[in-house]
Amino acid sequence: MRRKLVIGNWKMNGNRAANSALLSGIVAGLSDFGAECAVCVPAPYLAQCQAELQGTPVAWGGQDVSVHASGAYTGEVSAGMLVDFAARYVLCGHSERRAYHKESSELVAHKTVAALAAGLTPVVCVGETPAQREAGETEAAICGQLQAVLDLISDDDVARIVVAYEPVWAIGTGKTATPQIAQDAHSFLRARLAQKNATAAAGVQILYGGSMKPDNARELMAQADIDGGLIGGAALKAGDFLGIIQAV
Ligand SMILES: O=C(CO)COP(=O)(O)O
Repeated sequence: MRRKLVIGNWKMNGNRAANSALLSGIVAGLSDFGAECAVCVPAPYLAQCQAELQGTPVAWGGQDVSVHASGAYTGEVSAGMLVDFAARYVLCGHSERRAYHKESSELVAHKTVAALAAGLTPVVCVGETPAQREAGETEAAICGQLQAVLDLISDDDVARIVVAYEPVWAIGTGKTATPQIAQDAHSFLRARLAQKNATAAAGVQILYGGSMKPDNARELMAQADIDGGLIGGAALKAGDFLGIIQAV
């Protein structure tokens, strides 16, 4: 039985005061909803998360990770540094990094390996662009993105990743994938995972991301292969984020 997981991706938002208010609002509103929950924050705020979330049910993580362990890589953050601040998760290959930083699926796969090697749980993000969807290339696109990761990790490590399906056309647009569109993509991704490790694939949490809100979360998360959400805009308000966790 897979537990539901709701992760807030703050993207490049926040400041110390606003973060404190948001984190304490989330912690205060959480009761025993039965879902796992985490926030992925800009690297400078990992220390704040560690200070303010330690001992609460809310985990934290980074939004990106270097493939390198250390050295002359100005601006990069290593997996070891994330671990140093007790991060549990790291996003790998978010569509904004693929688009604005030209991250290839091969690079994302190496980042996933670096995260696993440090003991982090990589959240491998995949999703088709609007043009790919219109061209009927959704499955080819997300299959290629996932396969690059599966080619590089061991069979056993399939059990240690989280996958997030985030159709690019649904991110920050208010256009949510219908539960059926999302379910189809999720079951397709799980089948690909199963080709590498069938037992592990049954346990992998596959999150949906893209304009998830309290009022559409319940229907999405009721789908057989949707195991939670990766939330952008709605993760910046405690009430909305809690509303999504409650929908589980
Ligand atoms: O990109 C996302 C989460 O990683 C989704 O963002 P929105 O929830 O703002 O659409």
